Amino acid sequence: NLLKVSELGIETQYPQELVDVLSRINDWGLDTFKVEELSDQRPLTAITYRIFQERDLCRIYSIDQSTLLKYLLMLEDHYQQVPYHNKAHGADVCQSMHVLLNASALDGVFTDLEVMSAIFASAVHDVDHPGVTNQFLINTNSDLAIMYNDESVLENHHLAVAFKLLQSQERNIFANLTTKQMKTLRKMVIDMVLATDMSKHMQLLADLKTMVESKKVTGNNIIMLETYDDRIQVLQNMIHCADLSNPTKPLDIYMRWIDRIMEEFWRQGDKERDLRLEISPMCDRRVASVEKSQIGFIEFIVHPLWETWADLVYPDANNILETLEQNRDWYQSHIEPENGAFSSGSITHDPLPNTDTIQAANI
Ligand SMILES: COc1ccc(C2=NN(C3CCN(C(=O)CN4C(=O)CC(C)(C)CC4=O)CC3)C(=O)[C@@H]3CC=CC[C@H]23)cc1OC
Ligand SMILES: [Mg+2]
Ligand SMILES: [Zn+2]
Repeated sequence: NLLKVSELGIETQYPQELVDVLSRINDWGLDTFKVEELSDQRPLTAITYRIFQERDLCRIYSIDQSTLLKYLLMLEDHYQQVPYHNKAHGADVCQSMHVLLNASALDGVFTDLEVMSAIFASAVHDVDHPGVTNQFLINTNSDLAIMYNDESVLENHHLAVAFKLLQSQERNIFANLTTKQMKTLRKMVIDMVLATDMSKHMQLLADLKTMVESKKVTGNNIIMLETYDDRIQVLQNMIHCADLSNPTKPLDIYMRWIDRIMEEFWRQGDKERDLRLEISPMCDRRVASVEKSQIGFIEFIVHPLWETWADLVYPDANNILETLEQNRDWYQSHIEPENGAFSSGSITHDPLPNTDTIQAANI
């Protein structure tokens, strides 16, 4: 149905359904999996192209639509077919960032160039991810770890691939930016993608808490960010929040991300077992407790970050925080009993064992 190609950017047998799903581009909880299915496995191109249209970025930066499509399709093809860190995750983080940028507490705060940088950084932030962690790459003396001297190995690689793909004139979406604009965009994109390295999490959160304590707002509650350091710190926390947004999405969508990340972790654990390496946390499929891992992930990492973000942009992220807490409570109340034997007395039984109880006991 060629009519839709120009509007959607990609060919699809389901143009109307895809247009309908993408009409939720500004909503938290857009179904990235549905876009993946309806876009003929092109979620990153479909979503990012739609966001560029929504924000009029092609007009603002004189980006030729066919150049944008060529870059996005090439970028999407450079995401590896791994269970979680694939093109669907890239699309999801990009769309989540797009929604976070629309917080009314940030109204008019960021320049077009900062917005362009944030959308681009999110779309590229995990490109060519091999489906294993930095620690694994370091422990196995991988070429990537040697290349980047064990420092933010994956994140440096994602950036190098993303900018390399821009080097061909037919894919250079930033061809019409001034030299100064390109310099600034490149610095901000590097700073944002490097901030998605989980080893930076504690420092990023500490700095965000300090900013919240000393928050300066205008008359109508809009955050004031005077220095580059303040501005980039907020953008870094935004991409980090978007990267850690799975537990804040509707439960059915959240569960599908869990299935993907656990399969990716378990495959790494399988490799570690074969290599006689210590199996990383949550990576041993033989002793997994998915519910406990999610509760720990939310308690230690996701909730502290989102609680602080929600303070900064109060009350714009209240619904997101609410969903996160509902999802956490759901997992708290659905902790699977230890595999096999019942732990004595710790499980309350319905008068007649229902099917869950029977399954849980592996009867
Ligand atoms: C949907 O569920 C998940 C989605 C993404 C991730 C990622 N995890 N990590 C690391 C986060 C820190 N980490 C931990 O082990 C932290 N942690 C827990 O998560 C639970 C625990 C084992 C009980 C205690 C604990 O210390 C290692 C994994 C990444 O680096 C990935 C890449 C970038 C962002 C997040 C992503 C995890 C998910 O569920 C666990
Ligand atoms: Mg990453
Ligand atoms: Zn990511």
